[in-house]
Amino acid sequence: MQNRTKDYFITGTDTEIGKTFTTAALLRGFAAAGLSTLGMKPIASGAEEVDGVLHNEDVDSLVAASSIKAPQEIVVPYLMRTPAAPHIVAQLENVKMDVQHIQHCYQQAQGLADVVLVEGVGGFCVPLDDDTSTVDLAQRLGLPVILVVGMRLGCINHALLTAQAIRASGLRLAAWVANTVDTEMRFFDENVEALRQRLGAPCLGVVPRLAADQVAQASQYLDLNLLK
Ligand SMILES: Nc1ncnc2c1ncn2[C@@H]1O[C@H](COP(=O)(O)OP(=O)(O)OP(=O)(O)O)[C@@H](O)[C@H]1O
Ligand SMILES: C[C@H](N)[C@H](N)CCCCCC(=O)O
Ligand SMILES: [Mg+2]
Repeated sequence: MQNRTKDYFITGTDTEIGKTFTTAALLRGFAAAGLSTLGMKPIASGAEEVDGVLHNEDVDSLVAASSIKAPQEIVVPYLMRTPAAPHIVAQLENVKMDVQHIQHCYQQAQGLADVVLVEGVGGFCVPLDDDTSTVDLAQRLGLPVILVVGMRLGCINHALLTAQAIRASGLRLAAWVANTVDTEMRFFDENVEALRQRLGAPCLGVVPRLAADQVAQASQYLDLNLLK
């Protein structure tokens, strides 16, 4: 499908640093701009059965933040039970992940919404099996990448290495988001500034640590007009 300028692959400096949180905020931001939106989490490791249906927290959050409802097999082609590294879980649960299948699911998603955001799993380079990693997935989708930086000590190195890996894979780093992980981080603003100077892509915003009843408002900290 041609001329899709608002689909992105969302990666992060690590696991548990706010990729899902930011993806949900971006989905809400695009919806507020009048676009139909769909979030995908192609590989989810960690699910619990509720009333006979497997649920993963990331998927539930993205579904809640998407304006379009899509079949679960498109939103999350690989949903596994154990919360651990995907290649280990896949072996344990007898799953063979195929990035081409994920690409087909993404192509179907394109037909359903103006904007499709695809959340990765963990950081940018996570093995899927002996031969494949999430870098191959990102390359196959060919999407520009938004990097979520979990703001805590050590994030500068993680962010710069991730930006290097994104560019080395031939993909474009479209933007990044500073998401507050450590509310006590010393020199927070100086760390953000160091990243602004070095990442070579626009910062969509700095998201504070929000209270549980405020999370739906996270999109107000992001300027989607900076996306090109
Ligand atoms: N800015 C924030 N304010 C409040 N809560 C946040 C914020 N950022 C993240 N969280 C919370 O921190 C937890 C981890 O964030 P999230 O699930 O988005 O991480 P992730 O990078 O997607 O992790 P995974 O690698 O498992 O996909 C979640 O409970 C999320 O709601
Ligand atoms: C279970 C967790 N929340 C994520 N779904 C998986 C994170 C995988 C990280 C793999 C690694 O880089 O070591
Ligand atoms: Mg997540």
